[in-house]
Amino acid sequence: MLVFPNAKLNLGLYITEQRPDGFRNLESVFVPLPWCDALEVLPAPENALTLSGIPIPGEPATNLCWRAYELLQADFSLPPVQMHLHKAVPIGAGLGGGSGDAAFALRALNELFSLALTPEQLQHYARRLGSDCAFFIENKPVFAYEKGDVFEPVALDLAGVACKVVYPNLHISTAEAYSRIAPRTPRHALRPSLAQPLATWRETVTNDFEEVLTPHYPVLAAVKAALYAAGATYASLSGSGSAVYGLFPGREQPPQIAFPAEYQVWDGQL
Ligand SMILES: C[C@](O)(CO)[C@H](O)COP(=O)(O)OP(=O)(O)OC[C@H]1O[C@@H](n2ccc(N)nc2=O)[C@H](O)[C@@H]1O
Ligand SMILES: Nc1ncnc2c1ncn2[C@@H]1O[C@H](COP(=O)(O)OP(=O)(O)OP(=O)(O)O)[C@@H](O)[C@H]1O
Repeated sequence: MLVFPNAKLNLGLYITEQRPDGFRNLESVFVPLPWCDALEVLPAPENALTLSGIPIPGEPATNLCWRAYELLQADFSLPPVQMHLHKAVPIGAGLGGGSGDAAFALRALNELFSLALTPEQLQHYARRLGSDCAFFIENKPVFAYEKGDVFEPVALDLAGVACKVVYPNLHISTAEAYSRIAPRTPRHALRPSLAQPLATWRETVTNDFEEVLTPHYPVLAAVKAALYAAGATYASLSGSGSAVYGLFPGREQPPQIAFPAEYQVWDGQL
């Protein structure tokens, strides 16, 4: 079975409270971003995980695809599988790339072995693999809260909005980014702000990580400024960075912008 795990963007991200378990409560709207890896899962005589594309730090045994298999294997005595992951979504980018791989692995194994797990049951497994992971089970725009793994539906139609996502070749670890942040009450309520025309978001929809990360990584502000200079109606850091995106409504494709060759850039529509 071949699946294409996509990434996500955060539209607004507010870190609101420290939790007793060491994590933070947040508020954000997650939307799928069709920048994809490729994951093949096949029954095989022996377990194996092979990798290609962008190198992934850590041993293959710690890969989130593999950890997804181990979770289901423990409960359902799955037969051995061979997995191949081709990595295209940048890592340490705030695009949830690893989380998407894990969730798509759970979904693929559920289908391949006819486990008949419901989306709620799959989300339960996904939460054990990472806070972002549960979003990718249903993979549709949602208002996310608590650890970013509890959802409410959101009425938001960005279909056809041109988008440019820029990864400035800078790995920011999620744990490091969270360690720099002090939780606080959002200045603007997120859902009412996103219900207003996109042209108003620049003033009202923000990502708390930008303020704390930009002094350490000025490139984040430079990329955002380049997106606005090229006509973006809205631009923001995604997640805990380092990817910065721009939205260009009313265009088929975003404009070309000259970034250094080592940056990775995704152009398309949401
Ligand atoms: C920044 C976001 O991408 C926004 O969508 C996510 O909150 C990150 O989610 P993620 O990468 O799946 O994060 P996890 O793998 O669960 O956690 C990595 C580390 O980030 C911190 N973390 C993460 C999520 C959260 N709600 N509070 C936290 O404090 C914790 O220190 C944790 O050890
Ligand atoms: N399939 C995978 N793809 C990417 N990273 C993986 C994968 N499996 C395990 N990892 C580990 O997860 C780390 C990346 O997680 P990190 O949270 O820093 O980045 P991210 O997934 O780009 O961002 P975020 O989840 O915050 O949106 C890597 O350093 C790697 O060790």
